[in-house]
Amino acid sequence: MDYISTRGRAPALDFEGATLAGLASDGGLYVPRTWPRFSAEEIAAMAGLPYAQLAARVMAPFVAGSLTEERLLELTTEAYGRFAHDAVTPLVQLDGQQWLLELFHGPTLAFKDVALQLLGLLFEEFLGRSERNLTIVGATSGDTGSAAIDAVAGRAKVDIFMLHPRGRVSDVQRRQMTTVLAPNVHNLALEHASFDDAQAIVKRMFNDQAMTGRFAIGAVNSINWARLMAQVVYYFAAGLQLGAPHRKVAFSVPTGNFGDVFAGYVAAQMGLPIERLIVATNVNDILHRALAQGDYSQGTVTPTAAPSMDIQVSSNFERLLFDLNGRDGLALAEQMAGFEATRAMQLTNAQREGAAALFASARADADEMASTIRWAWEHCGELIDPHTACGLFAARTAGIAAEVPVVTLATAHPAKFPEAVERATGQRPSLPARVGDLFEREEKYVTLGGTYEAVAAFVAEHASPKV
Ligand SMILES: N[C@@H](CCOP(=O)(O)O)C(=O)O
Repeated sequence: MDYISTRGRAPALDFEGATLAGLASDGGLYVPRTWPRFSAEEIAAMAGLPYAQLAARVMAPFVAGSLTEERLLELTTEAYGRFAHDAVTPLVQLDGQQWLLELFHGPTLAFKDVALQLLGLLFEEFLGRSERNLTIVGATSGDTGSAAIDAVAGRAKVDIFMLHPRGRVSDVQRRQMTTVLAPNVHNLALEHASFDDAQAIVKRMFNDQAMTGRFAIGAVNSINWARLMAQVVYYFAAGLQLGAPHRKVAFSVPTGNFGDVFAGYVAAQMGLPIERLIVATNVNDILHRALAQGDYSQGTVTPTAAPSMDIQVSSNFERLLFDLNGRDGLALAEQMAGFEATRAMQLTNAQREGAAALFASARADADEMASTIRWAWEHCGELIDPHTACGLFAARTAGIAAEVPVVTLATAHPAKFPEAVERATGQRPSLPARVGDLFEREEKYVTLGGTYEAVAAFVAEHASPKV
């Protein structure tokens, strides 16, 4: 399988190359040249496979040429062996139609672990084939940071620099990053910055020849294709349990960067019967505006109780636009250049109609989030976090036909956001034992002004050269 850029100018790479490159050299995002597709018989044959085996089966077409399916299975077995639930991503029924897909049983209690535990192993595998060192530069609004750090802390040939907007992640989220004291981990708290500012700094570094000449810059955010690839698997896992390929399922996905829901779109391209993908945002609603009105314009980021989704530029939306544009990379490069210049973009009619065939969207404000957390507790006995609440709010208001099961992706453990959950339900969720001493651990991080120059200077001083 080879990978092409959404902006049409970067060289095509194999899976190994795309995984190590992160962002394409023309500023675009890598996508597979074609979508592999399973027949209904092939999907039916996946029913009942343990998660690690299902993962290897679903991802095998994407890694062809870089990894054998046998080696991939060894890696998925190791990655998912660290999860605290045997099912890895268990499905929980809420009522006659609504389900939760719990994605928070990994080491850092959020869905990011599902992909990043594997990505850490892929980095090790591919770096082991050369003399190269990798300098990972990532941005987080709360969950990616700790999951990426857990995945690469202490690994040879990798340094990680994780940028977070100071004061805009929960205390649990911050401590999950800053209490990892391995020498290859560098946490940078950016002052007066939003996640969007941090993400823009990361993307700029991939195109700064002064940096790329000295360091092999790598990505752990969902701009890295391997992240999304691993997330496709849990759509298959849930769909199969609910009757795929003989029955359609709808998914509601809380998302800020459009990565998690794009993985659902990929599952649909691969043949999983999906009735609808519901994109759920908080009041930082660029995705809802884009899908409902065609208005993809960057608003100001408003801090909310669901900070991981406090995002107003959604990187992976570009991957969907690429497909909706008939995969015309040069036309998309022009459209994206317009967005980067004006911070606003109107979707074409063809893009809107193409998206409407599969996607719906909704936005939850603070009251809607709180009342949904309360509903899940009072009616189903489930404590859910504020991000999951956005998803469940959207799932319950989307008007999906009663016979179609609706699966909300439960993206984070409620104990990552204890105040919001306690305010809504009177119950304070406690941290699982495996992270129970988080508040006794020592923290280490550096505070920087939120400018590109400050971050680049810090990385240049502390990273290992590429060879
Ligand atoms: N929601 C994320 C923001 C980064 O998104 P990613 O999926 O591109 O890594 C977070 O919690 O950090």
